[in-house]
Amino acid sequence: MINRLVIIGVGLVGGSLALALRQSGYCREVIGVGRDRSSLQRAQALGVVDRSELDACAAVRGADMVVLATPVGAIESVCRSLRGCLDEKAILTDVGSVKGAVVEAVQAGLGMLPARFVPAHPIAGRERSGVEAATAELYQGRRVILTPLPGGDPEACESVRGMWEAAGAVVENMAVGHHDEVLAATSHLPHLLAYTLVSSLSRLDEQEEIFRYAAGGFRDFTRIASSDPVMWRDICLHNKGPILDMLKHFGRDLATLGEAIDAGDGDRLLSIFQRAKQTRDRFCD
Ligand SMILES: NC(=O)c1ccc[n+]([C@@H]2O[C@H](COP(=O)([O-])OP(=O)(O)OC[C@H]3O[C@@H](n4cnc5c(N)ncnc54)[C@H](O)[C@@H]3O)[C@@H](O)[C@H]2O)c1
Ligand SMILES: O=C(O)C(=O)C[C@]1(C(=O)O)C=C[C@@H](O)C=C1
Repeated sequence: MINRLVIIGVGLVGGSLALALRQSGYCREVIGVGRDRSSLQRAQALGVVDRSELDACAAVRGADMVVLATPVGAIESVCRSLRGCLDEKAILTDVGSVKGAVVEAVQAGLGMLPARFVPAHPIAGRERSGVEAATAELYQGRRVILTPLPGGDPEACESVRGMWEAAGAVVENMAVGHHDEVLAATSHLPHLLAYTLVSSLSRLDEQEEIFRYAAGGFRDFTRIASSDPVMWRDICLHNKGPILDMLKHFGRDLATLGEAIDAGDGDRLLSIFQRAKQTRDRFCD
């Protein structure tokens, strides 16, 4: 059980966690922290938080769990505003899509890495953002990755695990660097491809006509290009190495595909498409 939960950044991810924990009765009180009064009032009106605060330092006093749920690029400045404010027993965690850079940002912002900081990443979301998009069911049956740090407090880790399980998630542990490589492949690369495809088509002269005839395939492939641009800018800037590696790998395969089409090499095309179909059919329902 959590007595006082503080969510800094009450948007899709933080708001959904708050809703799930309130619904399951896992926490007594949820305090939302944000930059503007009106969106915090909306969060309160929607029943996502019990009360809200603009001052992060005042909000975390007396909290037993503090969740950083802003875009990754805001974490260092948020932590700077938390210097000297967290109770000794408070557990600090986050939901960022990148882990190495978040650990560095927390350390830089707070001036130290608290033993009770447990980095976390729910592998669940959607292309809409803001508190209006939050739902209590978002994490039901979905994975959450914890990347506990060497020397971190195991009890804090268990508490963060318990919190996510209460929200309906299945929790796994991973090393920070490995997390960033895996997610660059399965989450970051697909978002960049979807964004680039739509951006590239939108610059064609015939874009009005092209988009009029875009149907199911285009919709399925590009849903995630409607995701929040600030969040994805921050992910690119904070997971540079693994993302560039994946882009290079993908670029080579895209060039190979072009060569096979140019050469009329049907066998090569068939083998690429068969391997892709078998792989997707095996891993996705
Ligand atoms: N959207 C997804 O699918 C998804 C999934 C998993 C993890 N994440 C991660 O979760 C985090 C939040 O993403 P989201 O989709 O909920 O975004 P969101 O835009 O819905 O919510 C972010 C909230 O943070 C607030 N915020 C921004 N800067 C702030 C600051 N300096 N101080 C206080 N509040 C601030 C915004 O006003 C907003 O309310 C990101 O780090 C993202 O990488 C997103
Ligand atoms: O379903 C979506 O819309 C998502 O993009 C969610 C998604 C992903 O699966 O890539 C996006 C970013 C996250 O950090 C975790 C999950």
